[in-house]
Amino acid sequence: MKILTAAQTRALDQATIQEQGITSAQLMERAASAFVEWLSHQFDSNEAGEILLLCGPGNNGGDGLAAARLLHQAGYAVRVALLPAEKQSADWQHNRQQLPAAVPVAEMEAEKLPEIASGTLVVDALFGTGLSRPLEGLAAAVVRHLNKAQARVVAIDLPSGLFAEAPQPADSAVVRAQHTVSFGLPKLAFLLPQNADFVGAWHVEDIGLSKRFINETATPWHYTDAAAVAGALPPRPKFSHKGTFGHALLLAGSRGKMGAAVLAAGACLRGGVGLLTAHVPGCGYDIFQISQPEAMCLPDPQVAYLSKLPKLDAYQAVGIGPGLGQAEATYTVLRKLLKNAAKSTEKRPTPLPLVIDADALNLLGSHRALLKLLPENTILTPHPKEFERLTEPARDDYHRLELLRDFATAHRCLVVLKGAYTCLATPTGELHFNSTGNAGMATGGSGDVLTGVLLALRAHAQLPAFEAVRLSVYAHGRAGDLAAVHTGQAGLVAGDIVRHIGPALAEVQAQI
Ligand SMILES: NC(=O)C1=CN([C@@H]2O[C@H](COP(=O)(O)OP(=O)(O)OC[C@H]3O[C@@H](n4cnc5c(N)ncnc54)[C@H](O)[C@@H]3O)[C@@H](O)[C@H]2O)[C@H](O)CC1
Ligand SMILES: [K+]
Repeated sequence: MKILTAAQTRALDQATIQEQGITSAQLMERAASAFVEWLSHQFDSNEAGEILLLCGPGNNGGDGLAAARLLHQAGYAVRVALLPAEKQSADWQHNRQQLPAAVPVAEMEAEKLPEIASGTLVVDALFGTGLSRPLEGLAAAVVRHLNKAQARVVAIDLPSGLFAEAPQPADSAVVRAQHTVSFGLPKLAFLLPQNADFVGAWHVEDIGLSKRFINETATPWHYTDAAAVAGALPPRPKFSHKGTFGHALLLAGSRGKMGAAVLAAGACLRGGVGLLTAHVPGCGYDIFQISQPEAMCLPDPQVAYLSKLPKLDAYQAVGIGPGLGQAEATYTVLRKLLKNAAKSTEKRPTPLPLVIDADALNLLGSHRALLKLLPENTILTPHPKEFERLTEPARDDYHRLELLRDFATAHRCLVVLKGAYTCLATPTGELHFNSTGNAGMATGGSGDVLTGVLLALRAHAQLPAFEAVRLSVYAHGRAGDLAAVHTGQAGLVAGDIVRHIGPALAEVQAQI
């Protein structure tokens, strides 16, 4: 699913109006109906009590006025508070006229802000995508007044005061909503941790916006939902054998961190790899062989950490990092791996696919000269702290996205920035936000599991690099969601994610 800017969203509205031969008021009616439909599923008229709709002067306020009428007609008790302005939009005026006289309407004033008792259901329709500057004066006072009341707040389209795709000055007045109900496509602002307290849970309602316009509009931002990965994993042919799905090599583990190697290996096996060999330090040999009988194991001559790079000829993908430690000898292994993977051979004309995680990323961060050696389409899977070690501290979440995009394009690699809505940056500068996963996955070993899935799908001959990464990230999150059904979020451990990778991939395969 694409994510568009506020300006593109306005153009999308216009394209929809022209293409479908409807008026802008009719499009607003669709938006308001979709909103009211959502609200009435969430709260019946008893639960809702008297609903307060705060309406601004533009089309967001127009949505609010139309919603007030529809809610009143559906039997809800409503009252409207208007934000005074020099002029109102045409569709606002239309919906103001349509509002039944039985609905109480008041104009807000600085000295007379609406009373908002604790628990009141408030619909925030002050500003949406038309916001041109941070709120000030009366509008800011209303927002701060609302945020102080212990109200249940549902925002229409965007929490008022929040820009759809730009950072907010630190002390701006922005509505803190429990829910945000938007139309057609999600907004970039919804996906960033710094906005979580403003946006609350977000929902996107279909209002029949022009599919043609969306298809034709270019954007760097995408949202990976089930439809985006449907059919991405080819079915396993009847006459396949273990060679069909690739032989992967995992370089992982050090004394005290063998669990990371075991988890990554388990995930790689559940990810459908044909064969897996793990190269582990001497101390991890027994641990690994006993915990992963399906994998082969090469012990390193060093007991506590990795010091040697095995020959790479037999492998279709290599993963390095989980539990690795940062010994000097291990740094040498990483450097050699990058150099050898980049060399083309007769059997392999393109670089050997690599997945770089955890301590291998930290080694890259502390030896940045290595970044120049990254073969094209290498996958890096940093969390924000690891990413900072590769680049620089980000001013905010928006700046971090810029750094991410610049890094992926400069080094021609695929960077998976882990977090809620894990963001995959491609060498061409696209950003793909993942939709699956839950807070239970914020637990030790979860990243090692992702590395294992990535390794399996990168070794798969039929999956291009981008598809393999997008699908891995999606399936890893989905496996966490399936696991949490049984364990709850608090009880979720990384091994539970491993056990649900198979079902998550099967689900993707079943969707066409
Ligand atoms: N497809 C859709 O998404 C649809 C969206 N709809 C709704 O329309 C709004 C966008 O409406 P627009 O009129 O463009 O903007 P706003 O209502 O957000 O506000 C514009 C209004 O406010 C003034 N203004 C801007 N910034 C400030 C400020 N800081 N202080 C004071 N005043 C400000 C500006 O000058 C305008 O007068 C979208 O979010 C949806 O809710 C449609 O209903 C159709 C479908
Ligand atoms: K709003």
